[in-house]
Amino acid sequence: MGQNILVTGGAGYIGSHACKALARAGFTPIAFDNLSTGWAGAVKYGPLFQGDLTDRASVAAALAEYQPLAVMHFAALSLVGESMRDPETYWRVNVNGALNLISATVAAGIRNFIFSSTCATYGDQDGVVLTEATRQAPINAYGGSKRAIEDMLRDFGASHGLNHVIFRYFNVAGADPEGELGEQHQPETHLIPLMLEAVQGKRPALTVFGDDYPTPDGTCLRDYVHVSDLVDAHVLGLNWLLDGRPSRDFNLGSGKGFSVREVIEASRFVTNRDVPVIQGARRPGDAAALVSGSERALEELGWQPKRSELRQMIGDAWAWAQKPGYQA
Ligand SMILES: O=c1ccn([C@@H]2O[C@H](COP(=O)(O)OP(=O)(O)O[C@H]3O[C@H](CO)[C@H](O)[C@H](O)[C@H]3O)[C@@H](O)[C@H]2O)c(=O)[nH]1
Repeated sequence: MGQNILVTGGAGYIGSHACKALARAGFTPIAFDNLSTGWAGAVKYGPLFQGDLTDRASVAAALAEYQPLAVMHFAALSLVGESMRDPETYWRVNVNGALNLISATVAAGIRNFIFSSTCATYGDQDGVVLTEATRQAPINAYGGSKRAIEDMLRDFGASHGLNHVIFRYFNVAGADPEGELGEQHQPETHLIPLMLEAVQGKRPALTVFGDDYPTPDGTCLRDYVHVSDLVDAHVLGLNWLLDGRPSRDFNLGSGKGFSVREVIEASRFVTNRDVPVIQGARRPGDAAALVSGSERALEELGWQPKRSELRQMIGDAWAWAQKPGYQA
């Protein structure tokens, strides 16, 4: 067994893929999860510690039991629309949870921390390519809560020597190429899985949120990155910290923006089936365009995305969508 890494949200979509990548790299992932949105069946590569980040005692117990070399923090509420309807819960759960985790990590003498942040911290920047130098100006409570945690990490880094890597994700998509893991949310809100459910007839249609954005076809532009490529970057980030390199922030995206309509077109190509579509109103909190400049991760971490072509991502998601999924 390799050295332990605590993975909060290890039963969730991205966290479970991270556990697989860590195990493959020789570490032992300890999935810390309250199973509120995650699935016990997604924990396949190390133990599950069922605990809640808002309960500091359960966090401290997990750290004491497993004495991890590093913490990877994925667990969070992560829906833009929900965060606009209920900002209090987003601030309470995401920020209090992170404060408990970061403070308990420092108290346990652990010095390496990897944080899952988001392009939503940049807000709506009028179509510019977003790099790590772009000013952060979130337009929704989800992005605001994540930016607050970034600030928290910088303060704990300066005062307590907590070395950290912050990854700002763009739109994570796809599924484990070996079919062991995939995206499964209850309820589902993300574009690609919803679209594939509509293709399968599991829902009547996909609603396109808004067609009057200042983009070429009027629908929102997003930068989609494959979940397996994303978690590969986390292993590189972990090794970056273990090699003693300084705290750093990195965008993780493909650098290409696709409109909602382009995603639908790609799905028609991949599945060879039609997508029933209804045109709807804008969803509150959505930025018109979020496209990454991810050169820093490519150059400094040596990150090499392998599956982040749109059709590849939809193809992997489509293979997963046709499997039974995790059982509750
Ligand atoms: O039924 C739907 C669902 C989504 N969309 C559109 O599809 C695009 C992608 O939407 P998702 O809900 O799949 O993803 P988001 O861009 O809202 O969210 C992603 O990026 C966010 C940052 O902006 C957060 O990081 C979040 O966790 C992550 O899933 C958006 O333009 C959205 O308006 C639709 O048109 N119809």
